[in-house]
Amino acid sequence: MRTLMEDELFPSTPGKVKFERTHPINRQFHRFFSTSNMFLWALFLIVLTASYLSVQSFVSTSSRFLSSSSSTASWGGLHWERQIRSSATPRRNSGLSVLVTGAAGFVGSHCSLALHKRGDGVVGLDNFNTYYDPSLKKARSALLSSHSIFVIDGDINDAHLLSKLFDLVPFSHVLHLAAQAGVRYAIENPSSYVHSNIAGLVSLLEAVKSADPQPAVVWASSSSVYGLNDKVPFSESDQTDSPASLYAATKKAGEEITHTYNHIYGLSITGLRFFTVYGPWGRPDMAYFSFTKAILAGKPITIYHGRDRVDLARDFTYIDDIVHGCLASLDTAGKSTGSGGKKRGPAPYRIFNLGNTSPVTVPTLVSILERYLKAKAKKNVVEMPGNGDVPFTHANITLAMEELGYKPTTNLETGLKKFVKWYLAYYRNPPRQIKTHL
Ligand SMILES: O=C(O)[C@H]1O[C@H](OP(=O)(O)OP(=O)(O)OC[C@H]2O[C@@H](n3ccc(=O)[nH]c3=O)[C@H](O)[C@@H]2O)[C@H](O)[C@@H](O)[C@H]1O
Repeated sequence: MRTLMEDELFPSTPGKVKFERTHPINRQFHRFFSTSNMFLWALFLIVLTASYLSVQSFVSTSSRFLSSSSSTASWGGLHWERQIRSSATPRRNSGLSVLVTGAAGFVGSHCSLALHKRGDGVVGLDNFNTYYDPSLKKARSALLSSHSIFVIDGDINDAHLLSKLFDLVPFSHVLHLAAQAGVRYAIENPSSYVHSNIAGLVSLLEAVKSADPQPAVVWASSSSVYGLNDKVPFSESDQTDSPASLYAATKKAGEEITHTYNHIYGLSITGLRFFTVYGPWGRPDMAYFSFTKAILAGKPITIYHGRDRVDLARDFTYIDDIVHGCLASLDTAGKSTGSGGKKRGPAPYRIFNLGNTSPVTVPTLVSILERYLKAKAKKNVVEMPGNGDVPFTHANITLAMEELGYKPTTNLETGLKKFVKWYLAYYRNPPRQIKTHL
């Protein structure tokens, strides 16, 4: 593809370039252009052009690349490239080299650290958007940095950045967790879901498909694809044609989009349907987190109930179990088969539920929090608004158990205890002092 710089040097339609006709007054000037003078001028122009181009090339590699989606993201330069290569290099034999998108996010930061700790190479990518407090994302990222994991401030919609990354590093895997999360926020900001979960996903898959070698892709789908299904527990073979929110619809679309890249380009694809993941360093927009904040501040919380005052329930899944499921997915992914953007053979296409298989009602969640926080919640119980929520989720995890060895071990009581401990430590101490582990 031609760059803007090339367009300036070489007009795209040379036939239309107008040359000025020679005016009589210029004859003297023409005589001046004798053959030998022409040679000297040509030499001078060549030297001038060469120095101009070399300055341009230095500027483009050593400073910042501006992209349409992320004009503030700075990347590039030899030091930057060295940091990326070093961070991507495994420290164990046959270790993986993984690009983790959404690395400053909740699941992304946990997975990055777990991969690094077992000796895999990890490079993180995150756009640090303001959907929720970016200082929490910065704190997670700082934690990764303290373990020498390099996190790039950039967007998955930035095709130049992605192509540069895959040129620099022969990643074996991409763990794609960058997304616009949250079920109910889609009412407020629908385009952010299209931007990240559709356009961003396609941008990433385009880069992966063209990479050589093609990495295997493991990515975050969602339990929300089961939508309004009432057959429980939810199995991967169930239909997923009734999404209740735009979030769910974009995740469902992601499953179809990844399937086409598997089919056309031979990408190894694993989609993971996460069930309401919670735990330390979690997402402030989620109920367990925002309830904790409100209860401690003595502010009221709103608890939704379903039709006929039935309690809502979720198959809450603890972060460590999800991390095990993600790493097992990477380990068993199987290779992408394509190269140079061409499929060379069939590649795996897998989808797994990663849940806990024991749904808990929202009022029970609140009572566990009250116990650990030693404070009573001010409850405002209202009917679930029709804004994308579903009444319950419940995972059948047989497939993940068989193929990934996935086996969740943390119940909600234990998991919330760990979350509250982290929450109190994190918000009562300046984040910088927390240097332990996720
Ligand atoms: O599994 C997923 O794929 C999704 O999980 C999560 O969605 P949800 O299961 O909806 O979690 P979350 O918001 O914590 O609400 C939990 C419960 O509290 C109820 N709830 C919520 C807010 C409130 O004010 N009151 C309330 O009763 C609410 O009605 C619900 O019953 C992720 O956010 C989402 O990004 C996606 O990953």
